[in-house]
Amino acid sequence: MKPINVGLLGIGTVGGGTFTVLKRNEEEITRRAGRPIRITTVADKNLALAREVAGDDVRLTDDAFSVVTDPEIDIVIELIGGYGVARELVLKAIENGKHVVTANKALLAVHGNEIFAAAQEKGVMVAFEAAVAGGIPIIKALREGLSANRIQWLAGIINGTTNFILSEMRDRGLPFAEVLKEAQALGYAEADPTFDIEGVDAAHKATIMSAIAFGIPMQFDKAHIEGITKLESIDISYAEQLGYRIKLLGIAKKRDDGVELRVHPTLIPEKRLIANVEGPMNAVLVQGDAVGATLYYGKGAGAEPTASAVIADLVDVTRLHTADPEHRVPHLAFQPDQVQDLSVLPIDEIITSYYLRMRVEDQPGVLADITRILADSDISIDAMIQKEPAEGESQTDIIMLTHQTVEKNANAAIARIEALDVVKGKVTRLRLETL
Ligand SMILES: NC(=O)C1=CN([C@@H]2O[C@H](COP(=O)(O)OP(=O)(O)OC[C@H]3O[C@@H](n4cnc5c(N)ncnc54)[C@H](O)[C@@H]3O)[C@@H](O)[C@H]2O)C=CC1
Ligand SMILES: N[C@@H](CC=O)C(=O)O
Ligand code: NA
Repeated sequence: MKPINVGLLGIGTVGGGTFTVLKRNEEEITRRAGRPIRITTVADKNLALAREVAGDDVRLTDDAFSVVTDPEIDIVIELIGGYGVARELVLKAIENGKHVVTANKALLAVHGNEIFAAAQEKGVMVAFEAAVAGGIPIIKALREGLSANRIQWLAGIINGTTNFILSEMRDRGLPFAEVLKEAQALGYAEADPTFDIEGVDAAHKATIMSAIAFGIPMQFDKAHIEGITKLESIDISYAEQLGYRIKLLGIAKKRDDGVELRVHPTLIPEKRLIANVEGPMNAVLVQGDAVGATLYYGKGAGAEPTASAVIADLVDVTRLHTADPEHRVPHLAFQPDQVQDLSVLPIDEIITSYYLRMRVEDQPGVLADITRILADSDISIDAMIQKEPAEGESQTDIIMLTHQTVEKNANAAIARIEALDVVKGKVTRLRLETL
């Protein structure tokens, strides 16, 4: 059996995991793929690291461009990350007729339309299971397992770093910065961890999932993105008192008038399975019209879980690389000429429920004023807590959960509430999904 030759670009956390797992499980992987999959060349700008991980049996280079133009290489694995050199390398590999496997969600969310068009044109595959929810086979599920369905929405905990931070802060009372450092040491965080904590990484992944779930182009630039840095622990605690957990969710919903694509801290009823996903684990809930709700759970980050997805793609590409391109699964699930121009809706137009926390003077009529404003805006209240003022204080907190409304309607009502003399400062507003 002639081996298929692979060039690995980047042998850091995921590249190292890929090299190790491929070697360890070589025999089983060959039995599945039908022929041996051999990493023959490793390119990393840190040659000492490459030598330490890969040894001397493979060709080592610090020039990744020499790999993507090498006629001996059949598949290029891009595990460098980022939008810059990674884009050039992937496009160059495609131009040279190589299939590409990548874990780079940033690259695909931002430049995916260009990359998949180039791959289509050249008749090569670009596989990206590792780019969303690490080891969970969510791309396979959306693209193949659910292909009978009209997918209505999906919602996921798709960033391990932030879920780890939220869990550790809640369970061990540790400060944000300390837990972030731990996530970095464990290899979960992006090279630039602001991508994790500000929700950008989750938005990259939600963008990719929205494209393959709904048959639309990548529209990362229109995604609404909020991270966890402004989340206050008092809201985590009030949410718990009301029976909810707060998670950073990536949400994509298909509507007749467009698509909601958003990442933000979200209250979820604590009884939902997804509300109990802790630590660096990921979970994606997908609602299809025929199958109903399906939930995918597992490790979304880390060396070997992510390598598991990279190698599954290597096996797929090895099995299919001699097939006629028309007989392969389309990159973005839908046939390329069937992609629809359905736009992402502005955040003002989304429909969701809200958690509102406001500081008020503890005096008669306050609650009536607030509920009147909400009623005027057709916003009904689902639950409420009014705290007793602390000893010697004249102000207290009111927390309300609303039913669904259009965001611009909620914002207008909040502005009127903030204008009341008895309401002090800004109203804290978080979105809530019952899922
Ligand atoms: N770490 C994780 O858990 C996951 C990471 N990913 C993605 O996988 C990719 C790789 O991530 P990690 O392995 O965590 O990163 P990393 O920083 O551990 O590894 C990147 C490697 O690329 C090398 N490199 C950088 N620039 C280079 C260049 N110009 N030429 C050659 N080598 C170069 C670095 O020396 C390093 O060894 C990223 O796109 C990331 O978003 C995806 C899922 C999970
Ligand atoms: N930084 C990411 C890594 C996986 O994609 C995360 O924390 O989930
Ligand atoms: Na995956």
